[in-house]
Amino acid sequence: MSTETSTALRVPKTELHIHIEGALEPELTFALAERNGITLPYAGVEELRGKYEFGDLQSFLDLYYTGMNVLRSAADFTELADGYLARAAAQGVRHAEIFFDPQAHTTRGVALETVLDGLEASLSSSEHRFGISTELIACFLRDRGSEEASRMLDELLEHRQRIIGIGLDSAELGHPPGDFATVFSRARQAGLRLVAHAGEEGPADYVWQALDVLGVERVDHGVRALDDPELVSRLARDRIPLTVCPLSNVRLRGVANLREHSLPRLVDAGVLATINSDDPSYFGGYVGDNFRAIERELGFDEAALREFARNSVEASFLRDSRREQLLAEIEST
Ligand SMILES: Nc1ncnc2[nH]cnc12
Ligand SMILES: [Zn+2]
Repeated sequence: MSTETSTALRVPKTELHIHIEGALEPELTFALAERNGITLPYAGVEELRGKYEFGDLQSFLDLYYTGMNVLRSAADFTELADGYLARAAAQGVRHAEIFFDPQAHTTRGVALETVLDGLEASLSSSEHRFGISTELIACFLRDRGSEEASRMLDELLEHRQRIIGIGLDSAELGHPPGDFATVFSRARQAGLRLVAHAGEEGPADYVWQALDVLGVERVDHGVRALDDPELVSRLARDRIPLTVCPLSNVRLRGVANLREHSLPRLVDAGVLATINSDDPSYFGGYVGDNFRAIERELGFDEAALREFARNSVEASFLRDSRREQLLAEIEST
């Protein structure tokens, strides 16, 4: 193993773009299906894994929403989060701001409280057990529209102290951020932090809307911003972070292969880019694997990997003392 490779795995990481439902590994899918009396249409783990070939975002989402149907009880969510934390810890993660999709559960009869109770049962002791501090960000499913998002926000506000912010995800094309202006404005008034997926498959204009209509503090993905030089200048000037997910972009065919990824051009333009896993079980790797992939395929060296790790601390919603602690750890690793 080269020194660079070990840095990719060892450098202390802050992960800002991870969907907990996307950390559902096929082994756990089968275990939970058995526990919950659900028959899966696959002979076994390998057959399910073999389905993880995607043509675009929607083909992934179809499998992602079907897969999470095995999550029923609070204990299921606890096991899901425990599995993520164990694998993330092995790849150097020290802080994670974790997305979950409340509507993907409530619309199939699993209560928001069950989801939150289950996740919290794991996350509340993650710093002690895994050395990973965590926060939760609830994402609205943009393809289900703003009225349902607004009702979900009402429900989330009953649990205001259990989440740090809100996000926007799911099928992007045809569902511009601007549709969610009122929901995001209400969330801001409640003191929630704001992020949104934009510019993953959708155009640069969706990134502008995320910034200027929703007022987000970070843009999730945002790689299509490169189509618009003025937007790139704005992101760089205002140090608006992008949570880039390299392996995800390749697996969802946003880019033909990693060597053609826009990450080096974004970095050269001065954009605050961070490296993340998105849906690690589905896209062939956790965040350390993403670090390793950009090192190998894009030639980012050890200093650049450390810079990405520092960028994520800067882009996080961490309190100052933990921020300083993580920055010191990055320097001394
Ligand atoms: N990459 C992604 N884009 C949009 N919505 C998602 N939900 C889970 N992963 C997603
Ligand atoms: Zn995502």
